[in-house]
Amino acid sequence: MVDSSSSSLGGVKICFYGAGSMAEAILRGLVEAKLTDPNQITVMNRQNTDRLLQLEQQYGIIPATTDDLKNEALTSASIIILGMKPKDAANAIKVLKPLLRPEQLIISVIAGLSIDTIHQLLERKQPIARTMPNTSSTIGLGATGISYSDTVSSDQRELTLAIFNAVGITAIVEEPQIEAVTGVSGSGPAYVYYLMEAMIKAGVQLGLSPEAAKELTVQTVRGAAEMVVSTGENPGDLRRKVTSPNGSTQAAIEILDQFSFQEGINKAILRCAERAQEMGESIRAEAVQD
Ligand SMILES: NC(=O)C1=CN([C@@H]2O[C@H](COP(=O)(O)OP(=O)(O)OC[C@H]3O[C@@H](n4cnc5c(N)ncnc54)[C@H](O)[C@@H]3O)[C@@H](O)[C@H]2O)C=CC1
Ligand SMILES: O=C(O)[C@@H]1CCC=N1
Repeated sequence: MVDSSSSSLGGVKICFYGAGSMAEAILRGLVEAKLTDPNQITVMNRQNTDRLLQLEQQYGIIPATTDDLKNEALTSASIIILGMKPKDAANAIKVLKPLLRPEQLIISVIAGLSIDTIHQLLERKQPIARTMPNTSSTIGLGATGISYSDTVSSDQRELTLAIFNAVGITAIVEEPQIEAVTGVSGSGPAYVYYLMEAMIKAGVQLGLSPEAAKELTVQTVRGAAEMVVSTGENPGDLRRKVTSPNGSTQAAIEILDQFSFQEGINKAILRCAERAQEMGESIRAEAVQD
C-alpha cells in the first residue's frame, strides 16, 4: 500500500543519531512541512560540531554537541532515528543500549540492517521501524519503504508514517522486501542520474552546448515521470506512444536492446538488493561476535 497522507507529530521528541545527508533530508522535510517544532528535534554525530551548528542555523533544530547533551537527547526522545553508515551501526547501537527505555521507538534508515540484528545488538525487543528512504526526500519527493517489528504500537506506526509522508510517499512492506525497495527506490535516483549523465554526454557529442544538453535532459526526465503520474498510464504504453513505427525512437530502442538495456537495469537492481543483504550480514557478524 502506498500512502502520501500526513499528520502532525505534535510535541513528540525526535533524536537524529547520525547527522548526514539522509538525516538532513528527513529533518528538513519535517521542519519545512511544519510537522513539528524544530526545538523538538535534536541532532548528533560522532565529532563534527560545525556540521551540527550548520544544521541548527539552517533549520533551528537543537545540536547535541557534548557527551552529556547526547545522552540526554537519546534518553529523552520518543523516537531515535539511526542515520549512520552501515559500518558504524553496530558500535553506535551498542552505545545506545544502556540508555534506552523499553518504549522508545527506533527508526533505522540503514541499508541492510535487519530488525533481528538490532534486537541482537540491544539484547531486547525494542520497537523498530526499519525503513529505506531515498535522497529525493530532501525536496519532499522521497519514496520510503517501511516495515515494523511486532513490538511497534499503532501510535508509533502512525508517527513513522507521519515522518516519512512529510518527505514523500511511503509503502509498508514485509521486512524481506526492504532489500527490493533498496534496489528500486533507495538507490534508484543514482540510476536515473547515471542515465542523465549519458544523455547529456551524447547531446554534447552531437553538438549541443553542455547547458542546453543538460536543460533538455532534465526537463525530459522530469516530464516523463510527471506524464506517468498525471496520465496514470503505464511507462510501457507511454513509451510506445513515443515510438513511431520505423522512426527515430524505434531505432534508438533497438540499439538499447542490442546493449541489453533492460537486462542491465534488472541485474543492477538485483545486485543492489543482494549487496544490501551482504552489508546487513556484516553488521550481524559484529552483533554475534560479542
Ligand atoms: N544516501 C542515500 O541515498 C541513502 C542512505 N541510506 C542509509 O542512510 C545511512 C546514512 O547515509 P548518509 O546520510 O548518506 O551517510 P553520511 O555519511 O552522510 O552520514 C552519516 C552520519 O552518521 C554519523 N555517525 C557515524 N557513527 C556515529 C556514531 N557512532 N554516533 C553518532 N553519529 C555517528 C556521522 O558522523 C554522520 O553524521 C546509511 O546507513 C545508508 O545506508 C538510506 C537510503 C538512501
Ligand atoms: O549506497 C548505499 O549503500 C545507500 C543505500 C541506498 C542508497 N544509498
